[in-house]
Amino acid sequence: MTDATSQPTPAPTPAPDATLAAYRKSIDNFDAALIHILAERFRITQAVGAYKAQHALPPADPGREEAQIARLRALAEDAQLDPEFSEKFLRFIIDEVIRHHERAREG
Ligand SMILES: O=C(O)C(=O)C[C@]1(C(=O)O)C=C[C@@H](O)C=C1
Repeated sequence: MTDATSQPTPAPTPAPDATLAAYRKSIDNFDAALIHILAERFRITQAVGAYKAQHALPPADPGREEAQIARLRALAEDAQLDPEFSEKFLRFIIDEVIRHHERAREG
């Protein structure tokens, strides 16, 4: 029963699930590794952006991107990872890098 003064019943706390907790621990480790790997990639592309700005090179190189995407799609297929997803993921990262390069060029 509810009335004007009663609080909504809180959702029951699920029983601790050791199996799910172990999977999640592993996921957390992978996510941490992914962040470190991405940070390292962006550290390198920051240097590339500075180099390109210094040498008046264009921020984007579509030919290089095409080769990267073809390579990554093949790697994804080999690893049984969705190549469409892999391409979108790389595209997302490269687009961000190009934005950084453009900012570096503007000074
Ligand atoms: O290789 C370059 O020229 C880069 O600037 C790096 C990078 C990348 O993030 O991999 C980014 C932009 C280019 O269009 C191609 C590749």
